[in-house]
Formats: sequence, structure tokens, C-alpha cells
Amino acid sequence: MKAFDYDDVQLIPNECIIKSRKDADTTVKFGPHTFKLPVVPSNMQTVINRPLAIWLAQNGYFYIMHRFQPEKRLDFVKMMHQKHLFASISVGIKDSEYDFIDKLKKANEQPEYITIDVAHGHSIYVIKMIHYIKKVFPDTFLIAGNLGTPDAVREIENAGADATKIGIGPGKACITKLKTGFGTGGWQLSAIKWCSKTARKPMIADGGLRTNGDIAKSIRFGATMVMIGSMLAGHEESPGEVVKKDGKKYKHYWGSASAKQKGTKHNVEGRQMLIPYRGKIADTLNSMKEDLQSSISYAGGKDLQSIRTVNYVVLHS
Ligand SMILES: NC(=O)C1=CN([C@@H]2O[C@H](COP(=O)(O)OP(=O)(O)OC[C@H]3O[C@@H](n4cnc5c(N)ncnc54)[C@H](OP(=O)(O)O)[C@@H]3O)[C@@H](O)[C@H]2O)C=CC1
Ligand SMILES: Nc1nc2c(ncn2[C@@H]2O[C@H](COP(=O)(O)O)[C@@H](O)[C@H]2O)c(=O)[nH]1
Repeated sequence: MKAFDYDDVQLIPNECIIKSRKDADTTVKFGPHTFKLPVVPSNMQTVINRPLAIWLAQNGYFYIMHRFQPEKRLDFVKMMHQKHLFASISVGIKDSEYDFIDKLKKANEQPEYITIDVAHGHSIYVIKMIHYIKKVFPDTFLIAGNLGTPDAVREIENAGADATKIGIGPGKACITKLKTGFGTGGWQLSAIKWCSKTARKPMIADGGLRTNGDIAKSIRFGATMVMIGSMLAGHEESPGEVVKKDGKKYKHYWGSASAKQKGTKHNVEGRQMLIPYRGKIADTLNSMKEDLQSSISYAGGKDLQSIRTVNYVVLHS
């Protein structure tokens, strides 16, 4: 199989049929809600926190809360529901997570979205968790990942997941490829294309996006939504304080499998770095929207669907 990544591909324009880019519709239906953009910030502790989750939900964006403060999740779901906002949380697959699902049920707090978030999502233990969550909360929209093959997508969908998350090792903070020799790092766009062969439900392309144009490329090759970490970190609203170094402003960004996150040196597959401070996240999301509207115009359509069928060239095959 010939593999390619975001930088290796360019999409080919079609005749434009809209008078203004403002007429291009970037909205996407994902589960029970429709969102302004097919973009979700990564469920990482340096990317999303409570205030940002509230802001995103109130402003028509999808969000997935991280799972690294497990004891705060029930309260988070309650708080979102009290504000009449959707609750979207992450879980792992350890035994204690089954107790957590039971706790949610007992409290009568059903999240609208749950994401099973583990490094190697093609796992019998992920399938077991999918079965359990679907038994307890049949109406919750269940996302499971991360995956990197069409076989994995087929099995995880068949187990009951409503959407899958694709990407093992393409992330900016990721060292999985170096530590294990495995993953989709360096050929993430091909992996999305490959997974789309079996996908019958929405896929989230997770990790490796470095420019706004990579959103359109992900959609072209089969993604319904993209998950972005480093490009959505470093904002005023991002977790953590601004750090000053050599007169420049930064914020910390670390992998969810980094020693910093885990508090141990075992099975580390992520690193920590500084991300240049970027100002307000609303401005970044707005520029993503404008660029995606341009993409739709180049695709010759009026909405995201038009991007799915455009021709493309692979520049470095
Ligand atoms: N998208 C990506 O490429 C990657 C993402 N991450 C992120 O890091 C965070 C931590 O992930 P993760 O370590 O899975 O979470 P957990 O620490 O919750 O581990 C998941 C469970 O699966 C077991 N497990 C078995 N094989 C593996 C394997 N190859 N990799 C990981 N766990 C395994 C673990 O046991 P034990 O620990 O005893 O082995 C543990 O019980 C998540 O947010 C995840 O998304 C991490 C790496 C890659
Ligand atoms: N291999 C690892 N991947 C990780 C880790 N922490 C997060 N991630 C993944 O990266 C994306 C974000 O990628 P980016 O290129 O947009 O910055 C995130 O959504 C996770 O899937 C980690 O420690 N190791």
C-alpha cells in the first residue's frame, strides 16, 4: 500500500457555485447534536477544562472532556445538565471505570456523549466496555478509539460504538512510533482513507493536523470530525498559566501518556513541550471556519459533503 500524509496531498478545485464564502455551510451533525464546525479539541488535560467545555457547548461547538480527574466527572455531568448543556466525557477501560458508569446510572445522569479513550482501542477490553456502556446507557452516543485499521473499525463498530476515533501515534506530543515501532504516525491521512473502507459510522481523524487545510483533507478521505490537540492548545482559555521564555509567551502541552500526565516513568508514550501563546480560541476557531468555507468553495459545493468527492494528487509518492 502506498502511504501518504497531510503534506503529501493536495485537493483539486471544482467550479465554484457560491457567490460568497460566507454561503458555505460548515455545520456537521454528530450524534444527537449539530455543531458549527467538524472540529473537536483533544480530550487532553492541557487542551480542555471545565470553563472551556462550557464555552464550547454554549457556542455550538463539540467538546470531549478529558478523563484525568476521574473523581470530578460525575459532578461535571451534573453541572453541564444543570446549565442545560450536553455532557460529553471520556472513560478508560480499567475496572474502576465500570463502577463509574454504575455511579452515573445511580445518579440518573446520562451523558449525551461518552468516549472510550485508550491508546490501543482495538482491544477485547474496549469491546467489553462498549457492551457495558451500551447496556447501561443505550441512548448515549458512544465514541471508541484509538484505531488504525479497517479491521479494528469494523469490530469496534460491530461491538456497538456509534463512532470511531482514528490515529495511533500521529500526535505532536506523541512518541509511540519511536517507543514501539507501531502506529499511523507519518501516514495518518492514508490510515483514514484505509479505515473508511469499512467504516459505516462516523470517524474522527485524531492527531497530526498542522494547518487548517488539513481539516478539509481529513474530510476528503472519510472523516466526519477531526480532533485537534496542539493547534487548539496555547490559547488564553486553554488550561494552565502563560509561561514567559526569552520574552515570548507560551503554554504547556503534554501527551496524555507522558511522564508528566502519568506521574510515572512506566509505559511513557508522550512528551511535554511549550506551545506559543495564541490569543483567543474563538479567533482560531473562526479562522478554521473561514478556511473551511473556502475549502467548500474550491470543492465546488455548498457544504462539507462536497469535499468528500474532490479529486486529489499525491505529491511525494
Ligand atoms: N492516540 C494515540 O496515539 C495515543 C494516545 N494515548 C493517550 O494516552 C492516554 C492514556 O492511554 P492508555 O495508556 O491507553 O490508558 P490507560 O493508562 O487507561 O491504559 C489502558 C488500559 O489498557 C491496558 N493496555 C494494554 N495494552 C496496552 C497498550 N498497548 N497501550 C495502552 N494500554 C494498554 C493498560 O494496562 P497497562 O497500563 O498495565 O499496560 C490499561 O489497563 C489516553 O488518553 C490515550 O488516548 C496514548 C498513547 C497513544
Ligand atoms: N502517542 C500519544 N498520543 C497522544 C498522547 N497524548 C495525546 N495523544 C494524541 O494526540 C492527539 C493530538 O494530536 P495533535 O497532533 O493535534 O497535537 C490527541 O487527540 C491524542 O489522540 C500521548 O501521550 N501519546
